Amino acid sequence: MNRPKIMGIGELVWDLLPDGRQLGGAPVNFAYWCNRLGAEGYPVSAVGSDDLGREAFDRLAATGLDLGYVQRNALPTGRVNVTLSGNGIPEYDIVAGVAWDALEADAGTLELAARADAVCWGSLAQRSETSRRAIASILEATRPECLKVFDINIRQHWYSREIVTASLGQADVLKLNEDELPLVASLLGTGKSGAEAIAELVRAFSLRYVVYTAGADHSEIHGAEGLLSRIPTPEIEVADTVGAGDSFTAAFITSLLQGEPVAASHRKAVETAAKVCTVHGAIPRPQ
Ligand SMILES: OC[C@H]1O[C@](O)(CO)[C@@H](O)[C@@H]1O
Repeated sequence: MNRPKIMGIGELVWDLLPDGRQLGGAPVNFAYWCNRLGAEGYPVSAVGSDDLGREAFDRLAATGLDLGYVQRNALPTGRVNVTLSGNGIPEYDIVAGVAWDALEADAGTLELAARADAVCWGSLAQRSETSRRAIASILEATRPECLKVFDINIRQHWYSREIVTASLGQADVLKLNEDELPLVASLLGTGKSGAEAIAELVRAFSLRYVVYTAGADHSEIHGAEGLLSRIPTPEIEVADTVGAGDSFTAAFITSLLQGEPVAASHRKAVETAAKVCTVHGAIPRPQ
Protein backbone atom coordinates (compact mmCIF):
# COMPACT_ATOMS: atom_id res chain seq x y z
CA MET A 1 0.00 0.00 0.00
CA ASN A 2 1.36 3.44 -0.78
CA ARG A 3 2.23 5.74 2.13
CA PRO A 4 0.87 9.19 1.31
CA LYS A 5 2.61 12.15 2.92
CA ILE A 6 0.15 14.08 5.05
CA MET A 7 0.84 17.20 7.13
CA GLY A 8 -1.16 18.39 10.14
CA ILE A 9 -0.36 22.05 10.71
CA GLY A 10 -1.11 24.10 13.82
CA GLU A 11 -1.43 23.70 17.57
CA LEU A 12 0.41 21.21 19.77
CA VAL A 13 -0.89 21.26 23.33
CA TRP A 14 -1.03 19.38 26.56
CA ASP A 15 -4.70 18.73 27.31
CA LEU A 16 -5.03 19.09 31.08
CA LEU A 17 -7.86 16.60 31.66
CA PRO A 18 -9.50 15.82 35.01
CA ASP A 19 -7.52 12.57 35.28
CA GLY A 20 -4.14 13.89 34.11
CA ARG A 21 -2.49 15.45 31.10
CA GLN A 22 -2.57 14.09 27.58
CA LEU A 23 -0.97 15.24 24.39
CA GLY A 24 -3.30 16.92 21.98
CA GLY A 25 -3.90 19.65 19.48
CA ALA A 26 -6.06 18.84 16.50
CA PRO A 27 -3.29 18.84 13.86
CA VAL A 28 -1.06 16.64 16.00
CA ASN A 29 -3.90 14.22 16.74
CA PHE A 30 -4.63 14.20 13.01
CA ALA A 31 -1.00 13.51 12.03
CA TYR A 32 -0.74 10.77 14.67
CA TRP A 33 -3.77 8.92 13.28
CA CYS A 34 -2.67 9.34 9.66
CA ASN A 35 0.65 7.78 10.62
CA ARG A 36 -0.95 4.99 12.60
CA LEU A 37 -3.27 4.13 9.72
CA GLY A 38 -0.48 3.72 7.20
CA ALA A 39 0.33 7.21 5.88
CA GLU A 40 3.41 9.27 6.65
CA GLY A 41 1.82 11.73 9.06
CA TYR A 42 3.83 14.84 9.91
CA PRO A 43 2.89 17.20 12.76
CA VAL A 44 3.91 20.76 11.90
CA SER A 45 3.86 22.79 15.10
CA ALA A 46 6.02 24.31 17.82
CA VAL A 47 6.84 23.68 21.46
CA GLY A 48 8.72 25.79 23.99
CA SER A 49 12.20 25.13 25.36
CA ASP A 50 10.60 24.13 28.68
CA ASP A 51 9.95 20.87 30.51
CA LEU A 52 6.51 20.46 28.92
CA GLY A 53 8.08 20.90 25.48
CA ARG A 54 10.73 18.27 26.18
CA GLU A 55 8.10 15.89 27.51
CA ALA A 56 5.89 16.46 24.47
CA PHE A 57 8.83 15.58 22.24
CA ASP A 58 9.62 12.41 24.20
CA ARG A 59 6.01 11.30 24.28
CA LEU A 60 5.50 11.92 20.56
CA ALA A 61 8.81 10.34 19.62
CA ALA A 62 7.66 7.17 21.42
CA THR A 63 4.70 6.99 19.00
CA GLY A 64 7.10 6.78 16.05
CA LEU A 65 6.10 10.15 14.57
CA ASP A 66 8.71 12.13 12.64
CA LEU A 67 9.20 15.27 14.75
CA GLY A 68 11.48 17.00 12.25
CA TYR A 69 8.83 19.66 11.64
CA VAL A 70 8.06 20.47 15.26
CA GLN A 71 9.83 23.76 15.95
CA ARG A 72 11.16 25.01 19.29
CA ASN A 73 10.95 28.65 20.36
CA ALA A 74 11.15 30.82 23.46
CA LEU A 75 7.40 30.83 24.23
CA PRO A 76 5.86 28.32 26.64
CA THR A 77 4.52 25.00 25.35
CA GLY A 78 0.77 25.04 24.66
CA ARG A 79 -1.67 24.06 27.42
CA VAL A 80 -5.43 23.61 27.45
CA ASN A 81 -7.64 23.22 30.50
CA VAL A 82 -10.25 20.64 29.57
CA THR A 83 -13.43 20.06 31.57
CA LEU A 84 -15.77 17.22 30.69
CA SER A 85 -19.55 17.16 30.88
CA GLY A 86 -21.38 14.06 32.16
CA ASN A 87 -21.32 12.37 28.74
CA GLY A 88 -17.62 13.01 28.08
CA ILE A 89 -18.12 16.11 25.90
CA PRO A 90 -15.15 18.48 26.44
CA GLU A 91 -14.99 22.19 27.02
CA TYR A 92 -11.65 23.86 26.26
CA ASP A 93 -9.88 26.81 27.86
CA ILE A 94 -6.91 27.36 25.56
CA VAL A 95 -3.93 29.31 26.96
CA ALA A 96 -2.81 32.13 24.62
CA GLY A 97 0.67 33.41 23.75
CA VAL A 98 2.25 29.96 23.49
CA ALA A 99 4.82 28.30 21.22
CA TRP A 100 2.44 27.33 18.40
CA ASP A 101 1.30 30.97 18.14
CA ALA A 102 4.73 31.65 16.63
CA LEU A 103 4.81 29.02 13.91
CA GLU A 104 7.27 29.67 11.10
CA ALA A 105 7.23 28.53 7.50
CA ASP A 106 10.90 27.53 7.54
CA ALA A 107 12.75 26.09 4.54
CA GLY A 108 12.34 22.45 5.66
CA THR A 109 8.60 22.80 6.15
CA LEU A 110 8.13 24.46 2.75
CA GLU A 111 10.15 21.69 1.15
CA LEU A 112 7.91 19.05 2.77
CA ALA A 113 4.80 20.98 1.67
CA ALA A 114 6.01 20.83 -1.92
CA ARG A 115 6.01 17.00 -1.69
CA ALA A 116 2.88 16.52 0.44
CA ASP A 117 -0.15 14.57 -0.80
CA ALA A 118 -2.46 16.24 1.71
CA VAL A 119 -2.29 19.06 4.25
CA CYS A 120 -4.75 19.72 7.05
CA TRP A 121 -5.18 22.88 9.09
CA GLY A 122 -7.81 24.52 11.28
CA SER A 123 -9.02 27.86 12.55
CA LEU A 124 -7.49 27.94 16.05
CA ALA A 125 -3.83 28.08 15.01
CA GLN A 126 -4.67 31.13 12.90
CA ARG A 127 -5.49 33.22 15.98
CA SER A 128 -2.02 34.80 15.80
CA GLU A 129 -0.96 36.73 12.75
CA THR A 130 2.45 35.00 12.73
CA SER A 131 1.03 31.47 12.57
CA ARG A 132 -1.69 32.57 10.13
CA ARG A 133 0.97 33.83 7.75
CA ALA A 134 3.05 30.68 8.18
CA ILE A 135 0.04 28.48 7.38
CA ALA A 136 -0.73 30.57 4.29
CA SER A 137 2.88 30.20 3.06
CA ILE A 138 2.85 26.45 3.66
CA LEU A 139 -0.40 26.10 1.71
CA GLU A 140 1.05 28.18 -1.09
CA ALA A 141 4.05 25.84 -1.34
CA THR A 142 1.90 22.76 -2.03
CA ARG A 143 1.39 21.21 -5.47
CA PRO A 144 -1.98 21.72 -7.19
CA GLU A 145 -2.81 18.00 -6.71
CA CYS A 146 -2.16 18.13 -2.96
CA LEU A 147 -5.48 17.63 -1.13
CA LYS A 148 -6.18 20.64 1.09
CA VAL A 149 -8.24 19.80 4.14
CA PHE A 150 -9.72 22.49 6.38
CA ASP A 151 -10.79 20.84 9.64
CA ILE A 152 -12.41 23.92 11.03
CA ASN A 153 -12.23 22.91 14.72
CA ILE A 154 -13.83 26.04 16.14
CA ARG A 155 -12.63 26.56 19.69
CA GLN A 156 -13.95 29.21 22.09
CA HIS A 157 -13.87 32.64 20.41
CA TRP A 158 -10.73 31.92 18.35
CA TYR A 159 -12.18 32.37 14.88
CA SER A 160 -13.44 35.10 12.60
CA ARG A 161 -15.37 35.43 9.37
CA GLU A 162 -12.18 36.49 7.63
CA ILE A 163 -10.20 33.42 8.77
CA VAL A 164 -13.02 31.03 7.94
CA THR A 165 -13.71 32.41 4.44
CA ALA A 166 -10.01 32.61 3.52
CA SER A 167 -9.46 28.99 4.58
CA LEU A 168 -12.61 27.79 2.82
CA GLY A 169 -11.29 29.47 -0.30
CA GLN A 170 -8.13 27.32 -0.09
CA ALA A 171 -9.81 24.03 0.83
CA ASP A 172 -10.77 20.95 -1.20
CA VAL A 173 -12.28 19.23 1.83
CA LEU A 174 -14.09 20.79 4.78
CA LYS A 175 -14.64 18.92 8.05
CA LEU A 176 -17.14 20.31 10.53
CA ASN A 177 -19.55 19.09 13.21
CA GLU A 178 -23.14 19.77 14.18
CA ASP A 179 -22.22 22.80 16.32
CA GLU A 180 -19.93 24.31 13.70
CA LEU A 181 -22.30 24.05 10.72
CA PRO A 182 -24.90 26.57 11.99
CA LEU A 183 -22.08 28.83 13.13
CA VAL A 184 -20.39 28.81 9.72
CA ALA A 185 -23.74 29.25 7.94
CA SER A 186 -24.50 32.31 10.04
CA LEU A 187 -20.95 33.72 9.70
CA LEU A 188 -21.34 33.53 5.93
CA GLY A 189 -24.93 34.75 6.06
CA THR A 190 -26.25 31.91 3.89
CA GLY A 191 -29.60 31.82 5.72
CA LYS A 192 -29.62 28.04 5.19
CA SER A 193 -29.38 25.09 7.57
CA GLY A 194 -28.69 21.35 7.49
CA ALA A 195 -28.12 19.67 4.12
CA GLU A 196 -28.96 22.91 2.31
CA ALA A 197 -26.24 24.79 4.18
CA ILE A 198 -23.74 22.03 3.31
CA ALA A 199 -24.76 22.10 -0.37
CA GLU A 200 -24.28 25.85 -0.36
CA LEU A 201 -20.76 25.51 1.08
CA VAL A 202 -19.85 22.87 -1.52
CA ARG A 203 -21.07 25.15 -4.29
CA ALA A 204 -19.73 28.48 -3.04
CA PHE A 205 -16.23 27.16 -2.32
CA SER A 206 -16.02 24.42 -4.99
CA LEU A 207 -15.37 21.83 -2.28
CA ARG A 208 -14.75 18.21 -3.26
CA TYR A 209 -16.11 16.87 0.03
CA VAL A 210 -17.76 18.11 3.17
CA VAL A 211 -17.25 15.74 6.07
CA TYR A 212 -20.02 16.35 8.60
CA THR A 213 -20.12 14.69 12.02
CA ALA A 214 -23.16 14.83 14.30
CA GLY A 215 -21.66 13.33 17.47
CA ALA A 216 -23.40 10.27 18.90
CA ASP A 217 -26.03 10.40 16.14
CA HIS A 218 -24.48 9.99 12.69
CA SER A 219 -21.99 11.36 10.18
CA GLU A 220 -22.20 12.23 6.50
CA ILE A 221 -20.01 12.83 3.49
CA HIS A 222 -21.28 15.32 0.91
CA GLY A 223 -19.97 16.13 -2.58
CA ALA A 224 -21.08 18.16 -5.58
CA GLU A 225 -23.81 15.56 -6.24
CA GLY A 226 -25.18 15.88 -2.70
CA LEU A 227 -25.12 13.24 0.06
CA LEU A 228 -22.59 10.51 -0.77
CA SER A 229 -22.59 8.48 2.44
CA ARG A 230 -24.40 8.46 5.81
CA ILE A 231 -23.49 6.19 8.74
CA PRO A 232 -25.10 6.07 12.18
CA THR A 233 -22.58 6.49 15.01
CA PRO A 234 -21.96 3.16 16.71
CA GLU A 235 -23.08 2.86 20.34
CA ILE A 236 -20.02 2.61 22.53
CA GLU A 237 -18.88 3.22 26.09
CA VAL A 238 -17.50 6.79 25.86
CA ALA A 239 -14.50 7.75 28.03
CA ASP A 240 -14.34 11.19 26.39
CA THR A 241 -14.73 12.53 22.86
CA VAL A 242 -11.46 14.54 22.86
CA GLY A 243 -9.75 14.08 19.49
CA ALA A 244 -12.55 11.97 17.99
CA GLY A 245 -13.16 14.44 15.15
CA ASP A 246 -9.43 14.72 14.43
CA SER A 247 -9.07 10.95 14.10
CA PHE A 248 -12.21 10.85 11.94
CA THR A 249 -10.67 13.30 9.47
CA ALA A 250 -7.33 11.46 9.56
CA ALA A 251 -8.88 8.08 8.77
CA PHE A 252 -11.08 9.47 5.99
CA ILE A 253 -8.23 11.30 4.25
CA THR A 254 -5.67 8.50 4.68
CA SER A 255 -8.10 5.95 3.29
CA LEU A 256 -9.04 8.14 0.32
CA LEU A 257 -5.38 8.71 -0.54
CA GLN A 258 -4.76 4.98 -0.29
CA GLY A 259 -7.30 4.61 -3.08
CA GLU A 260 -10.35 3.50 -1.10
CA PRO A 261 -13.79 4.66 -2.28
CA VAL A 262 -15.66 7.35 -0.33
CA ALA A 263 -18.04 4.92 1.42
CA ALA A 264 -15.21 2.65 2.63
CA SER A 265 -13.14 5.66 3.74
CA HIS A 266 -16.14 6.94 5.66
CA ARG A 267 -16.58 3.56 7.39
CA LYS A 268 -12.92 3.59 8.41
CA ALA A 269 -13.36 7.10 9.82
CA VAL A 270 -16.38 6.06 11.89
CA GLU A 271 -14.54 3.01 13.30
CA THR A 272 -11.41 5.01 14.15
CA ALA A 273 -13.30 7.82 15.91
CA ALA A 274 -15.30 5.26 17.91
CA LYS A 275 -12.03 3.71 19.10
CA VAL A 276 -10.71 7.13 20.19
CA CYS A 277 -13.89 7.77 22.21
CA THR A 278 -13.30 4.66 24.31
CA VAL A 279 -9.96 5.97 25.68
CA HIS A 280 -9.09 9.13 27.60
CA GLY A 281 -7.50 11.87 25.49
CA ALA A 282 -6.80 12.06 21.78
CA ILE A 283 -3.58 10.05 21.49
CA PRO A 284 -3.57 6.75 23.36
CA ARG A 285 -0.76 6.46 25.92
CA PRO A 286 1.92 4.02 24.81
CA GLN A 287 1.39 0.62 26.54
O1 LIG B 1 -6.76 21.71 19.21
C1 LIG B 1 -7.55 22.28 20.21
C2 LIG B 1 -8.14 21.25 21.10
O2 LIG B 1 -8.88 20.37 20.30
C3 LIG B 1 -8.36 19.05 20.40
O3 LIG B 1 -7.42 18.89 19.37
C4 LIG B 1 -9.45 18.04 20.24
O4 LIG B 1 -10.04 18.18 18.97
C5 LIG B 1 -7.65 18.99 21.73
O5 LIG B 1 -6.67 18.01 21.79
C6 LIG B 1 -7.12 20.40 21.86
O6 LIG B 1 -7.04 20.84 23.15
